[in-house]
Amino acid sequence: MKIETVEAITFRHSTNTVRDSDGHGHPGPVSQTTSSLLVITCDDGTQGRVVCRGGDVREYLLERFVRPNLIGKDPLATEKLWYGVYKWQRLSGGELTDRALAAVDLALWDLKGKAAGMPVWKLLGGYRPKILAYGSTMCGDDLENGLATPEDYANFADWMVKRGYKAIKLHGWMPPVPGAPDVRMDYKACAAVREVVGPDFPLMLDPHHFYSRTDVLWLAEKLADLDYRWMEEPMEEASMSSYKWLTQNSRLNILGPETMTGKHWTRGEWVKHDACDLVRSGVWDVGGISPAMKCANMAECFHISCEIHGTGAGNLSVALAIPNTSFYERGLLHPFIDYDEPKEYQNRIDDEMDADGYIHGREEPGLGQDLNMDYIEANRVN
Ligand SMILES: O=C(O)[C@H](O)[C@@H](O)[C@@H](O)C(=O)NO
Ligand SMILES: [Mg+2]
Repeated sequence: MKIETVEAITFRHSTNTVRDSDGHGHPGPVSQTTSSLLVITCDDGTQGRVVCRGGDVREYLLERFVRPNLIGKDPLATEKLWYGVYKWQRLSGGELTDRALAAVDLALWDLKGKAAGMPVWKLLGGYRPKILAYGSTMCGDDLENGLATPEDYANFADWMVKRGYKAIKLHGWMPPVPGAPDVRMDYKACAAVREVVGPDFPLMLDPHHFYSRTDVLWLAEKLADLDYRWMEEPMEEASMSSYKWLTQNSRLNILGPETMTGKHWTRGEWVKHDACDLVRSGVWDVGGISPAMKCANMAECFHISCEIHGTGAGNLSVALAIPNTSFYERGLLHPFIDYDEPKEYQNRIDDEMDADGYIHGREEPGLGQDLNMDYIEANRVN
């Protein structure tokens, strides 16, 4: 079995999410956007595929960095192939991103699952056949009946509980929303949600911002009083010493790093330096399933939970496979968006959730994406 072709199909589809001037997602008018499907095909016809963001797998990147390392090779040698592409990052001038590396790795794992006739989550270890999700809200906004007030967050939390969620994470208000960022605004939303869900319901906050240490400590202590499970990314994660300081001075569990580069190496450093109480890893942040599993296995050695960042089949596969994690992140959610509605290019969303808040690992071979290939081919733009 040898890899014969590597190609990216870029296709048009609708979206009802818009990005504000700081890059945060919010509900918005339906518009057209593009995504890409990376397809790795072998000489026996076996294919590995993964949907990724449109710019992640540009033709230039495939031609210069991916095909030279994959064509003609054994597709099952995922570790060898990952290193073959990864080493080019050092001299790629930042063009070969962790997201591009992740797309290659996920497509290879999809292919490996199909070759083995097994779902990837089982290939990786299959620790659990289902996992509880937490509802991860969008950032706050100034939309009437959206997420504009603490009461809006509380009302949405009430809806999420009734939908079946057994945990909730808030993203607070960020600029350009007037008055944001403000730890006291964050706290009011968190207190309102605690009030409505009761004292024992797992709650978390992601204010992802650049607060001062003193502001963050104030917020952390208030959330500890409300028995929140964790807070993540309240400061720039490049300042690991700030997180070491926060972790040492706060009663609240601190989770990270989410967006820091450096893959499993960086997360190993955060654990070595006691800069977090829980480790964060997402396949699109660390360069794929292969390094995400290394993050989780490293954390396990120190009895540390590895909370998986982000949604989708790749992150779900890792979350189902490992013992040391709490929930799957499902979102981002908003009162104005029906998250359960498949996108035009999906027959089913990757992470259907039952009424009890569980997401079940699928039994089909591969990553577990259920794609409408007729739609993708009919709306191809390259
Ligand atoms: O902009 C985004 O997509 C969100 O901030 C994303 O990173 C969110 O999923 C997050 O921070 N989760 O922890
Ligand atoms: Mg986050």
